[in-house]
Amino acid sequence: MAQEKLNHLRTRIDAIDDQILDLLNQRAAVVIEVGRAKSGEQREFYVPARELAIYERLGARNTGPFPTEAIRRVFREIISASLSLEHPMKVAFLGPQGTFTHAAAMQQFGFSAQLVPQKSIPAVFDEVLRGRAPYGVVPVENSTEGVVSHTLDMFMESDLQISSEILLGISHFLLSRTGRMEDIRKVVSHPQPLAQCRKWLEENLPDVPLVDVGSTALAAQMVLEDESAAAIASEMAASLYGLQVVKERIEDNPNNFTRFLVIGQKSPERSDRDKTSLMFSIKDQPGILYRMLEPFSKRAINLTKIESRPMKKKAWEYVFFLDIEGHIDEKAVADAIAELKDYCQFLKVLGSYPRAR
Ligand SMILES: O=C(O)C(=O)C[C@]1(C(=O)O)C=C[C@@H](O)C=C1
Repeated sequence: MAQEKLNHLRTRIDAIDDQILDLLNQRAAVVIEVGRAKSGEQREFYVPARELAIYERLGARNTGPFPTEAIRRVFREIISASLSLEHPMKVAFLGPQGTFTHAAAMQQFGFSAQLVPQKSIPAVFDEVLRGRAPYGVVPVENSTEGVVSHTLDMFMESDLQISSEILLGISHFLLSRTGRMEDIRKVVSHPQPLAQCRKWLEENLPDVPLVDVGSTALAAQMVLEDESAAAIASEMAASLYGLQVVKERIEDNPNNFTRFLVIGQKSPERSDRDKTSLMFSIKDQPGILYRMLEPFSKRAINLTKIESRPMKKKAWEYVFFLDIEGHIDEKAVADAIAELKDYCQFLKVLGSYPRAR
């Protein structure tokens, strides 16, 4: 009897799956039309604001029991596959495979995109600049460790624009070949994850030396050849490299996020929730720091980040990185930036793009 009931329910599931498949193909046919319309007008195929709007609309519409958190993942793959029908999507990212940047690129572009690992942040910029990949993904700041200075420095040299941002919750895993704590004689990782797990390492592996390497994925690769070493890396690295998990989620602060930027040739069109990133250097005068923020405060434009970096070429001169709410195509934003420009030696708009939610 139970088997009969099960068979009946499975028949119903098959019928529903058939409908889902038909609908996926109907959707794909419409997306192909969208792609044709876009290529006639030289428009960007990748539209991050539209993707976010789809996830939000469906998330709000869902009444269950299908879990709302899963909607984004399912539609991420539907959109990823759809986008590949419009245009093959190639994305350069800071590799090797299994880095957090890889996970961020995956979260944003899905399995149908061709993700190509690069050796360094400048190499990601170079791939995009030369048009070998239309987009690149680089880390820009971490909620506990601060900015990734290599990425900010690259914007000083490059004219590429920001297309979107990705927020990724970061969890660190201790990985090794044996999966046994007692085998560990050294811990290898990138300096940032080592710093983010400092307390856990002091309490659990107090006498074990820590070794800095270029990336968490590189650490995972090294550990493959040394049974006495453990790597701090992503969960994705464990499965990619076939390592055992010694301990999961060892970060000191469970609210650890990294922000990544998608870079491309141009920024997307205006949406209803954009931000704009700028960089500039100012002429040194009394009260200048106060005055440079005035164009924004008097127009009630919200500042979401301000960061300064020394100019490479001149000692004691600084370049500022500013994130504000709004799109460069909005009059108030454009006017505020034009006013700020008067105080600046140089000013560059790095892009307007949808805010990650
Ligand atoms: O609406 C578009 O512009 C599309 O290209 C379609 C679509 C989708 O599958 O819904 C695909 C890729 C874009 O990044 C956004 C949305």
